Amino acid sequence: YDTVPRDEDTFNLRREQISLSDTLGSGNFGAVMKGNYKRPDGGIIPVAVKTLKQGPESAVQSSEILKEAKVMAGLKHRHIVRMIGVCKGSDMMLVLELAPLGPLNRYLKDHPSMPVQSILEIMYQVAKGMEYLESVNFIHRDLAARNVLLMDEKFAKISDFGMSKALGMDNEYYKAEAAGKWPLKWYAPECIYYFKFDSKSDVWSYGVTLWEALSYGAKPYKGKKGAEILRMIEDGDRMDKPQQCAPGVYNIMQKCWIYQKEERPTFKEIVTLMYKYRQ
Ligand SMILES: CS(=O)(=O)c1ccc(Nc2nc(N[C@H]3CCCC[C@@H]3N)nc3cc[nH]c(=O)c23)cc1
Repeated sequence: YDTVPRDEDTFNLRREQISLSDTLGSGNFGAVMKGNYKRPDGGIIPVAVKTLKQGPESAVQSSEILKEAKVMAGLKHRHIVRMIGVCKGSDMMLVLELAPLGPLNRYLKDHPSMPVQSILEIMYQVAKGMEYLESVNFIHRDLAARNVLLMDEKFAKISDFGMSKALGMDNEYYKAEAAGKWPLKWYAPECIYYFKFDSKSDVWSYGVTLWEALSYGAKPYKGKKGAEILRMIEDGDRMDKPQQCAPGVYNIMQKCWIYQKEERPTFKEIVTLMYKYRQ
């Protein structure tokens, strides 16, 4: 189990503990940089740092980063990216575990000869990570191949918890007030129509992520607009089986895309279904 020391000031890392190097990617509120973190015990570990884009709304964004940090602080699982801590100051930084090979969709586009078996192992691990989230009543709300990160070709972790929510013990779903900048192609019908999110809507996103993975990073619903996709889903049509995808695995995708969320499998059931296909 990979442990990161939970030194008491997780939410107050000192700026001098962090050195930044090149940019890894850009999120919806800023950049993700590669860097090094100097631990209190003197050890140096490579990290990914989510920084805030400077700007008028950076006050809002720092609360976004703090929200994401509070969610991640409570999550401890092998297949979920670990949070090292937060560095407050002129620019807020969220310091995260580095996944050196980066986002799955980009990696598969660059490595078309990656064995299907390795992809299935990765997607099995993603199902395990999501099973954990389901068990602690968290919803991700942005599960997609771009947010599955690779430690190496056979070790994946789920990242980007900026949109995730902890479901209280009483309410069994999260109700958004209004639609935001949403990844509609990964969203289940009940999210789009009623703004209702629970683990079964994450299951729908898992199906799209599985399709992306077995399509080696291809974009889902290529060239289709939102309205056209909704009509397709309403008519009972779904994306085709990716060429490299075994019929049994396509069957799992189709189960994730059942219109009535009660009929979709839980992640616990998906783990069992995926277990047969991993190497
Ligand atoms: C192969 S590469 O050199 O292009 C490369 C790209 C990204 C990464 N790493 C990460 N990227 C990202 N990218 C975000 C950027 C915004 C779009 C969604 C991505 N998940 N978020 C995180 C978060 C925690 N830890 C990470 O390592 C990390 C590593 C290598």
